[in-house]
Amino acid sequence: MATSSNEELLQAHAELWSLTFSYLKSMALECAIKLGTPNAIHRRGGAVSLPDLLAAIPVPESKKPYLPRLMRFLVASGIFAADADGSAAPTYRLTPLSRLLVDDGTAAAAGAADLRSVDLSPFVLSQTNRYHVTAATHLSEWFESDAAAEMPFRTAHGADPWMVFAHDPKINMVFNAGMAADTRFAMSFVLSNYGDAFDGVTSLVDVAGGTGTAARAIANAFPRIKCSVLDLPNVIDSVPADGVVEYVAGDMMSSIPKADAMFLKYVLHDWNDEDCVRILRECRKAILKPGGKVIIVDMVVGSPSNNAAYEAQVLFDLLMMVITAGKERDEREWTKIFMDAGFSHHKTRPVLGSVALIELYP
Ligand SMILES: C[S@@+](CC[C@H](N)C(=O)[O-])C[C@H]1O[C@@H](n2cnc3c(N)ncnc32)[C@H](O)[C@@H]1O
Ligand SMILES: O=c1cc(-c2ccc(O)cc2)oc2c(O)c(O)ccc12
Repeated sequence: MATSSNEELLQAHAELWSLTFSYLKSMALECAIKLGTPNAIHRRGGAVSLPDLLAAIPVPESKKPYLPRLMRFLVASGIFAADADGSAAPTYRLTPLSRLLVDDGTAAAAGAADLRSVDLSPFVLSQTNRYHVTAATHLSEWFESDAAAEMPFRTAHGADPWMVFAHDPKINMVFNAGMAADTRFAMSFVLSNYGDAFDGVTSLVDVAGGTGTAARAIANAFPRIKCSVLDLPNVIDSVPADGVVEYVAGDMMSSIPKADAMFLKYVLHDWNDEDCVRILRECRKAILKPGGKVIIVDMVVGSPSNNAAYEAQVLFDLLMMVITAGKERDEREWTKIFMDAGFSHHKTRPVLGSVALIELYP
């Protein structure tokens, strides 16, 4: 009994340390990406000795002695693997996780065609940017305050992310590149597994579609579909015409261009229930013909397959609390919103983790 409580105490202490230092995990991952480590290993055939890695990574001589310590942590977290012979000069290898961080030059060209060619390192960098991290450090201050600020991001920066990013072109680029990478990953799954959701659709509006990554993927997969992207003027003004989709500046709260299908990806999770109902009513009004629908790609909080998936799900909801006024919803909460917006029925299918594809019918 005494041994067991000692074991429990030691385990609890180790877990507490791990949690306490968790912010270093994000920063070490960011550092590995910024130093180009996954690409350096990939370019050398997926395995690299320490001397070769030291030669490949752009750090001055004075910092090279520190690299094995960074790598040791990254191996301990499963980001890379290392030969377990305990030698002073290990060989580092990619793992399935770090394979997701490799830019082999095919990601953008592959469009939404191939899940394995998607590089998610821009997504990581979009989430470890200083605005997001600083916002998270304001969480307790935000909880303790009765002020009207809607989220810690605003407590920290005095404005919501879209305003802040609009005034910082460098971070705007980092954030947009990250969201585009995430979109390519999700859309490659949707288009290769659930292409039937677009059967019979000849025109589609990507509502609040950002810089149009999803709409371009749909237009490339289904050239018969005339795709448009609706977003705020400051977003649309920054997107160069591409001849593939049409870009329309506007406000989804007041008017949405008409089409067979409305597509909303990671839009509704930014808004409270009342605003979601308002947006979906506008979508319903914009559906051109009988048989038209709204297609939603968003998180459905549900029964995750394992602990890591559950933690990712609730972390994502925390992110929404820190950065936006939105939330992640379960099937029951979604159903209420759909009914309040006047839709008759819907069909939900899983995409990646807790992300789902929802088809919504008037
Ligand atoms: C989280 S992003 C999602 C972008 C895109 N759907 C995606 O999956 O990457 C939310 C988008 O909503 C846009 N947005 C916010 N308010 C809007 C409004 N009233 N009308 C149209 N777009 C809006 C933002 O500019 C931003 O591009
Ligand atoms: O910083 C974010 C990140 C997301 C996000 C991340 C991963 C996904 O698979 C989907 C979305 O969404 C955001 C968002 O909707 C927002 O309004 C601000 C920031 C972020």
